[in-house]
Amino acid sequence: MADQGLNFDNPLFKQFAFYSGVVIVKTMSMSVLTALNRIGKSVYANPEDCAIGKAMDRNCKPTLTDPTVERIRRCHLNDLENVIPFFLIGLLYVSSGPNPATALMYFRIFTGCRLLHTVAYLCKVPQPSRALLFGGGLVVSLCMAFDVIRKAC
Ligand SMILES: N[C@@H](CCC(=O)N[C@@H](CS)C(=O)NCC(=O)O)C(=O)O
Repeated sequence: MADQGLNFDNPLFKQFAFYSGVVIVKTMSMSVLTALNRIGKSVYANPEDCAIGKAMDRNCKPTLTDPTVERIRRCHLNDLENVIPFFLIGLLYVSSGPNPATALMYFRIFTGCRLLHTVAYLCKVPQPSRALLFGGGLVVSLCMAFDVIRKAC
């Protein structure tokens, strides 16, 4: 029987770790992108943040409505809504002994969908591109979840 452990001796867990790492780093990069845009545009959320920025821009006022920053934040939130469930259900899925080829296909589809979802969101690609990419990732997570639930019954 194949190793189903959550360690790198299990080839499937190693692949899951790789793709999870990619989407988690992608998600974390949204914080950096938000910060860079806040600094670049002097768009700070809190008065105390603005005070730091005033060294560079004396017209800085706290604002929660900058379109670029808010778009990045929505993209970040959408990542959190999708990547965290993928990671949690993925751990259960890998330990349930799935078909390795199917599992690898799921990991790749999810990662591809999430990377392209970000491109579509930030580059304002017309719908339904973003909806389809969101849907692709969601379907993958649901397939893994149903498989886990079925096997655990
Ligand atoms: N929390 C999401 C749930 C639905 C969803 O994730 N929709 C995708 C495809 S339209 C999306 O990119 N939503 C934009 C967003 O979450 O900001 C929302 O409010 O839209």
